[in-house]
Amino acid sequence: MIRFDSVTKTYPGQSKPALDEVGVEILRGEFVFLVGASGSGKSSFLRLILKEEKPTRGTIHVLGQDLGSISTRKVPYFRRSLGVVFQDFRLLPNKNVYENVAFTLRVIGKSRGFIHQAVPETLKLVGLDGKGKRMPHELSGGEQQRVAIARAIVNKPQILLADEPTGNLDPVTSAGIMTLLERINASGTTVVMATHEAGIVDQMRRRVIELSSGEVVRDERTAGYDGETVREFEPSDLATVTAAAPKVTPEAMRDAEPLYVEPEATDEVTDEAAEITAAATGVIAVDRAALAGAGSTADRTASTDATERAEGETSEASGASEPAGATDGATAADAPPPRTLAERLGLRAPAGPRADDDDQEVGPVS
Ligand SMILES: Nc1ncnc2c1ncn2[C@@H]1O[C@H](COP(=O)(O)OP(=O)(O)OP(=O)(O)O)[C@@H](O)[C@H]1O
Repeated sequence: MIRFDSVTKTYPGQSKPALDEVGVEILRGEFVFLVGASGSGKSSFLRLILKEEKPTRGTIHVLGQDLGSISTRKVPYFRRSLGVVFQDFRLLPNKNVYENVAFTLRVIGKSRGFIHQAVPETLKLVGLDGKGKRMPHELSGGEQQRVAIARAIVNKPQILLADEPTGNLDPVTSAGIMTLLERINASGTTVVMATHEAGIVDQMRRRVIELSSGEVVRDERTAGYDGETVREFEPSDLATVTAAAPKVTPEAMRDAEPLYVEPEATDEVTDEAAEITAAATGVIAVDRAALAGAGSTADRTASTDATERAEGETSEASGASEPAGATDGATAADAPPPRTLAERLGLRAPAGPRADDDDQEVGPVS
């Protein structure tokens, strides 16, 4: 399902590789934790799977495809098989919960009927039944992450990548998110999650791949195999890794069951989470001009059509009209540069424009 063969990634201007000769195979249906100290290469590993970055050496296969052979234009189609969740949620702050989840589907041209069925079903699955009309700032941190997870899985991806999804959440809320990810995995989705949370990893007892300075120093299959080691290294190979203090206790994990209890009455990070979301997503309005400029010439008409269709349905569904470029109380002068569509959809990190961004937007509606 995911295979790294001797993958090395060295970023421009860096002398040390972020990933160094990494060889890993992740099978369909696995739940894999990617652990390691800050800077050990976890996010780089995930970005390579998404084809947000290219390996300097080595090959990567995802879902049977050699990523090196996927043309830039086909990348958006490839990414439709992947869902991504980030630490900072990255919701669209001026769209309600329903629209945050529906938006990706609209842009890729799913029918209105499909959307009307899939979105409520997915919101129910993540424990947000009845909260479709809430705005992100009206949600707790855990609820916002549930929306982000709903958005990531609504198109039924085969693989879910999660980069520190509990990093901004308190222990109880984190446990709820982990039970949700477990359930998504149990339905057949392969989950790869980067985390610093030793407590979560200890409790879940799933496969653990540990990176240190870009090298795989441990690869253990724990759940169901009770410590069976897939690959073992001499202790001298192991770099010292300082694990984060356990945040999620066995009690918290136990108390998180049954799944999807009404979330986070005790969530203490609501305001902080709202701020983080705003900071992460900026002022995100659907900007037809930006969208029209986002795709390649051939893609442009279809993308824009899809978005305009989406906008029409958005207004209808939410009962509010949303002028293009409108923002919540921000002036044009305040506004940060517009994000690319892929950034707004969580298909790439908001790292600013890159040389080949134009070719990496969501492609034409098929
Ligand atoms: N775009 C980039 N340009 C240059 N160097 C980078 C870039 N992205 C990551 N790096 C470097 O690559 C190494 C691995 O970074 P990466 O973000 O993959 O680590 P990480 O394990 O995810 O860290 P964290 O837990 O702090 O998120 C680090 O030394 C980092 O500074």
